[in-house]
Amino acid sequence: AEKTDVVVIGAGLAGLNAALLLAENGCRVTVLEAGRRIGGRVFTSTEIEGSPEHGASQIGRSYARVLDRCEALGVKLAQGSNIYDNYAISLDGQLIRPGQWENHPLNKTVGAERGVVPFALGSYYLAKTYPWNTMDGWASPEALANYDVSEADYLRRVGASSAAIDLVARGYGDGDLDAISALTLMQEMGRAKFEGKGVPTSAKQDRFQQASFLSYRILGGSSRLTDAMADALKGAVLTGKQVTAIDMTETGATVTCGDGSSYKADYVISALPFTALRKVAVTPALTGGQADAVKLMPYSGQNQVWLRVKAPYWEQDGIEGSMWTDGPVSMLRQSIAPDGSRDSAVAITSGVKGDALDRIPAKERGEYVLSELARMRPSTKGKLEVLGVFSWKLDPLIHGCRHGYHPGQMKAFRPTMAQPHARMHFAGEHTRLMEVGMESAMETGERAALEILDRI
Ligand SMILES: Cc1cc2nc3c(=O)[nH]c(=O)nc-3n(C[C@H](O)[C@H](O)[C@H](O)COP(=O)(O)OP(=O)(O)OC[C@H]3O[C@@H](n4cnc5c(N)ncnc54)[C@H](O)[C@@H]3O)c2cc1C
Repeated sequence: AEKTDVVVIGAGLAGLNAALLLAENGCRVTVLEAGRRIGGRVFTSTEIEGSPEHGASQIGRSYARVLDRCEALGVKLAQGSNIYDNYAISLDGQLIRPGQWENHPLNKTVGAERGVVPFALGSYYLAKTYPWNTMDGWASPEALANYDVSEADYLRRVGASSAAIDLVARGYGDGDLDAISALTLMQEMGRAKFEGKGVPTSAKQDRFQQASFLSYRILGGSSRLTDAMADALKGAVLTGKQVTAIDMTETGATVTCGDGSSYKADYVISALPFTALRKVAVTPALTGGQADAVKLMPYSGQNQVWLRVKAPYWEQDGIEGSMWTDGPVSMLRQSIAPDGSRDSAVAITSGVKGDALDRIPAKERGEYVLSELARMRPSTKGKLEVLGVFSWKLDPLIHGCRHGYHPGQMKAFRPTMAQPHARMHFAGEHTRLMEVGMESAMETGERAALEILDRI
């Protein structure tokens, strides 16, 4: 077996950033990636016309690590597409303009809630009641002790009406707010509240508008960044290496791949989502809350149907092109390019509704989604064409789009799940503390690299 100082498992942003930092600090590093493609959840499609982004696309203005790497590697940025335009509402089979919502007969919410569109209600309550004045307050012992309750319980606690809670549940696409820890959502909110500071918001704005501080995108697609990071590692990234076992002793670690090859190192970084790590045999075995986290942490999916807009259906019915729905498709999202063109859209579905779509064979899924969109919004009939489909739950290596916690799991998992275990360290967006999205993956790669540099 080849020997290096550190083997990093997984060539997503977290693994690549860890490997680059270690290499920049004089370590010999090998990165093992199961797929033939670099980047994980950074994935610019090469199959679908227009090269849409299956994963990360929007880069926040405060993503210091991402922006820094882009600059250092010559990866060019451009202004992000606008995905935050107003969303129409399709509820109980009726099509409603966001401006009509407050006084609409289907709006059964009460008091100040009435002015908040259904898909913004969850974040409206979270932003209003976020109990801490720090970004990582959600991770404090006090938070773990008192707030690791279901989102439904939390919303009741802060006075949301049952009609509002029902709408929030429909918005998540899985309908089960009892299964989501409120702290999962507060983790996002902690960051968003501070990132959005200074941007005036009002309850009349939807979630997307409230978060619509300007963003960047990568010219040529997000994969340009992860490809450039891998290139900078000069041959240290090996693809087609699906890790199946990590064996550690007092003096070193051996990492074995499905193709029979093995790699020796002093230390190992797992930059795998827990959905993937749970399939790897680790010796000595993980224990306690850490073992439970790897085995049980839930990941939600996301189903995408990419569409060409053949004619402006929004001009026919005079309603916003994007639409939130309580039907079998979570949302129709139109992205408005910086030049104002609106010729593509994506139907995105998450939660159990996404799982239901996953069960429809890929060839039929797109047409099914088109027929459901036409039922909810007749003006789309004949004006949309399927370009391709993709599902993160069906991705054979990642098995999901993002991690979450059931009530009680944050308390059980957080204290130990990212702690070093023997010679193994943990990175990946699920182990993040302060950041969100791509920046969170970078943050965790940095932490794991620094932990190892401290030990050498
Ligand atoms: C639909 C979607 C939209 C998003 N949009 C945005 C956005 O607009 N802005 C933003 O900032 N963030 C966004 N994100 C979040 C961002 O993409 C992630 O936070 C980040 O890419 C996660 O990186 P990671 O390195 O933690 O994990 P991953 O990217 O999942 O990397 C894990 C890697 O491990 C590999 N692997 C799995 N099993 C094995 C094995 N046994 N052996 C070796 N390798 C293995 C995988 O193939 C993968 O390459 C989005 C994510 C999704 C899914």
